[in-house]
Amino acid sequence: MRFDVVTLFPEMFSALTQWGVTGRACEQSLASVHLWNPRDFCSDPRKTVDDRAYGGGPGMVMMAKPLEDTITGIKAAHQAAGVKSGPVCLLAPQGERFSQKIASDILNLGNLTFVCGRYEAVDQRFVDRNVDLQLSIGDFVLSGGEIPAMAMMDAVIRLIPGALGDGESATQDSFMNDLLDYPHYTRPEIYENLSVPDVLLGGHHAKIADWRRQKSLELTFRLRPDLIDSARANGLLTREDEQFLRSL
Ligand SMILES: Nc1nonc1C(=O)N[C@H]1C[C@@H]1c1ccc(S(N)(=O)=O)cc1
Repeated sequence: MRFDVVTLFPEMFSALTQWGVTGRACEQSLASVHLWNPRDFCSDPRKTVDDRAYGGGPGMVMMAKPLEDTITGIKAAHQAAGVKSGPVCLLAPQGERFSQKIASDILNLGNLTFVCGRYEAVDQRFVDRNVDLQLSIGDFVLSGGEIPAMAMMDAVIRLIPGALGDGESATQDSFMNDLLDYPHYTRPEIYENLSVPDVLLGGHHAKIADWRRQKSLELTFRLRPDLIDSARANGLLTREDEQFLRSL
């Protein structure tokens, strides 16, 4: 999976490429992150990337030309590397809400270019000419698209076979089967007078699997009933699941 990222703050992405699961995935070349700073594509000596908004109003707007010249540079690099250019994605509150399904779709694309806005907004003419889709991590306004981009890249990288190591599979993650994750426990067996559910100590794998499934169903039923409806609609609930849900 190749990510290209347009950002005024490339150093921020060390949080993704230097640490943990995502850092190891990059080190093992399971994923690559190519950072592109629009300032490097400015033709003026002051490397101007923003200017005041026509019509007045607060804040500055990112200019179209440095951003578009950056996209041109990315596509030239793709051609030189024999990479099929994927979509150009702008991070913004008005974008489609990101989800585990979209993470899986992005992985299947093999390449995606993220454009991380800063300031108040991005010149609409850049958006109209270059942006294929807009994605959001939620209905709130951040100072830049970098954190949303890293969140999305993290979710995608976890899905790459081999990224999680020791045979652990991302399919155990919440939302991978449309349900919330079951509760987890580790040593010590007694913590602050609180014990671990007996079934998890018994070593009976089928009973443990049943317990975990029922806990996922119960948590999802109580915290995100909408996910129960979508799991049902997607045919992901068994007869046993439905019987257990009726008992809640
Ligand atoms: N939420 C998000 N999910 O992904 N990106 C998100 C985000 O907040 N990005 C902000 C930098 C960009 C932005 C876009 C639009 C406006 S504006 N002019 O509409 O106020 C303000 C800030």
